[in-house]
Amino acid sequence: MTLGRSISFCSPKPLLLSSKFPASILRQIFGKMTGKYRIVMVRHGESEWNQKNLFCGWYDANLSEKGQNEAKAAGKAVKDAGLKFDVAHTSVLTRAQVTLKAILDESGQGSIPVNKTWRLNERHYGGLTGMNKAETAAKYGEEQVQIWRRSFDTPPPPMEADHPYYDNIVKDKRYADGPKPEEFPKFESLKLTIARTLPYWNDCIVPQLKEGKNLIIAAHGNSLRGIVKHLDNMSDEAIMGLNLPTGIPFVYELDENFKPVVSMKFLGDEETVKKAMADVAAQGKAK
Ligand SMILES: O=C(O)[C@@H](COP(=O)(O)O)OP(=O)(O)O
Repeated sequence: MTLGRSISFCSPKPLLLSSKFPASILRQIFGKMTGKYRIVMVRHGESEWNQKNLFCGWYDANLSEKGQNEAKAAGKAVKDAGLKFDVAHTSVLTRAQVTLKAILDESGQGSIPVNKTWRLNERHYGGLTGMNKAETAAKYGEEQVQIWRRSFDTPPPPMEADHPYYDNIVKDKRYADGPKPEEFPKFESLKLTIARTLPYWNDCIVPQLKEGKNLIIAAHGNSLRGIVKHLDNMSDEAIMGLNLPTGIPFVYELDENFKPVVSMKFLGDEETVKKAMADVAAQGKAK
C-alpha cells in the first residue's frame, strides 16, 4: 500500500477492503495517523439516474438498489477500519444523505450531528439535466460531452425556465435558506462549483478539524472533485482526468497547514477502484 501525495490505493481484489481483510488488519492500516488531521469523504452510492446514465446535477434522484448496497458496504468498511466521526457533512440531496445515513448506521455512529448544505450539492448540470449521457454524446459528439463533464471552466448550457426540471429544482423548499434567488445557478462548471463549495470547506470544515473533530463528508462526484483539486493543488488539466467512483470512502490526512500527507486512500482495492473510475469516465461515450 502506498501512502503519499499521489493517489494511493490498497490491494488486492474485492470491492471494499472489509470484504478481504479481517477488521483487525483494517484497523492496523487505518488506525495509525501520519497527519495531524483526518477526513473521510465518499461519493454517494449509485443513484437511479446514475444507473440510467442521466445527467443529474441538482435533480433529487434516489439511490438505486445497487447504490443502497454500496452505501451499506461502505458503512461496514468504515466500521471494520475503526474510523470514528464526531460530525458528518452532506448535501441537501437525498442520494448523499441516504448514503451517509447507511454508513453511519452500519458503523454504529447513527447519532452524530449531521450538517446539510447546498454548498456540497452536485454541480448544477444546467440544460443537460435529465438527458442521457450516451445519447448526448451520440448527438453532440463525445468530445463535447467530455468538455461539459470534465472541463474546468466551460459550463453546460443553462437551465432555462421552460426546462422540464426547472420548477422541480428552483421551487424546491430545501433551497429556502439558500442559495439566494439572484445567486441560484442555471448551470455550473467545476470552477463555479468550487467557488461555492470552498467557502464551506474554509468556514465550517477547517475550523472543526482544528478543534480536533473527526469528520466525514458524503457528497457527489463533482463537489468532491472540487475539494480534492483544492487539497491536492491539482492543475485545471489534471483534475479533468479524475473520476470518482460511487460508494467507496476515501481518506485524507493533512498536516498542520492542511496539506495532504495521505491523499485519497480508498477503502477499496486498487484494481476495483481503477475499474470503477474507468466506468464513470466511460459514461460519456456514445453507445
Ligand atoms: O450529476 C451527475 O450526473 C453525476 C455526476 O456526473 P458526471 O459529472 O460524472 O457526468 O453526479 P452524482 O451522481 O455524483 O451526484
